[in-house]
Amino acid sequence: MRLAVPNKGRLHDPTIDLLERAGLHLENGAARKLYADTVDPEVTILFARAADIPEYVADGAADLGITGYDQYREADVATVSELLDLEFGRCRLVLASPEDGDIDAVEDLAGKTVATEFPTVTRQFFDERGLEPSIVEVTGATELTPHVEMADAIVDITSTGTTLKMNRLAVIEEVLSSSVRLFAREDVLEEPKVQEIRTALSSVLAADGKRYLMMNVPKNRLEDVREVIPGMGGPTIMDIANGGGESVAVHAVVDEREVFETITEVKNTGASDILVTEIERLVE
Ligand SMILES: Nc1ncnc2c1ncn2[C@@H]1O[C@H](COP(=O)(O)OP(=O)(O)OP(=O)(O)O)[C@@H](O)[C@H]1O
Ligand SMILES: O=P(O)(O)OC[C@H]1O[C@H](OP(=O)(O)OP(=O)(O)O)[C@H](O)[C@@H]1O
Ligand SMILES: [Mg+2]
Repeated sequence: MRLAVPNKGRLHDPTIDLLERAGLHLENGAARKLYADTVDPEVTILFARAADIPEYVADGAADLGITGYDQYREADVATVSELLDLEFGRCRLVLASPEDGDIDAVEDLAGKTVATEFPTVTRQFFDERGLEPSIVEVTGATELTPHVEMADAIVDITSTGTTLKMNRLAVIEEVLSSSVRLFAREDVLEEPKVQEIRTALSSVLAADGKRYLMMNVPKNRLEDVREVIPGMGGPTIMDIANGGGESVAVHAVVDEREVFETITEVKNTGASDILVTEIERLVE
């Protein structure tokens, strides 16, 4: 199995970090190398440009890919499907025009020019509105084009909005909303290894924001403790060796935001020796 991941840019580091946390450690990789082995002899990592990854997967150069949903939509590859939302690299593709200009609505772009790195998505967007502005394809610094009379508006990525603001551009409408996802070619979807990779990545996401709580609880207070522990499928209760039979150990997965309150509550119900730990992965 070959998994294509971004070779540079803002998606590279978080992607590698996620693979590591999922236990798919990279081996024999070096800077500027095109591929790396992993601890799993059946899985090789291929480094490619974020924009090329859907095409690599469609062509069979790779079987799986990790890249932005925006790139997937732009590549328009019918044989590749989405397996999992990896919940980072969140951004929006927006239609924007100069703040002080006379283009304020999608309809104002009839007969005008739109510059973008995403011509396919842009054309689809205007098709749905029954409009056919000319589309100028650029490969970066799209925000500049309305100020040098290259275009009347742009379709570009935004997240914090800083770049648009700096260039005195205002959003007219959202074209699509994106995040980084795991993709695979349809003919490998049923392969056990593909499902294994999906499960490993999803277990990291499931553990995010969760904490593991451990405590000792007198047996006669168990019901009270059980009532104040929120979350996932209730606590695990275990006998303590040499515990004299008076107390039991209670383990539970709790949302990070609920830890503070939960500790106060279980303490009030008689729990002691409370431990809170991080969770690396949570396979459901
Ligand atoms: N400002 C942003 N905030 C969040 N995600 C973003 C942002 N800009 C881009 N992305 C996401 O990252 C993807 C790749 O963008 P990035 O800028 O890292 O690579 P690139 O510009 O294509 O790389 P290259 O250096 O190879 O040209 C985008 O397709 C999008 O999904
Ligand atoms: O809303 P903001 O937070 O300002 O982000 C938007 C900017 O981020 C991306 O550029 P990037 O930083 O990736 O630079 P690039 O043009 O070199 O790809 C995108 O092309 C925008 O220009
Ligand atoms: Mg970029």
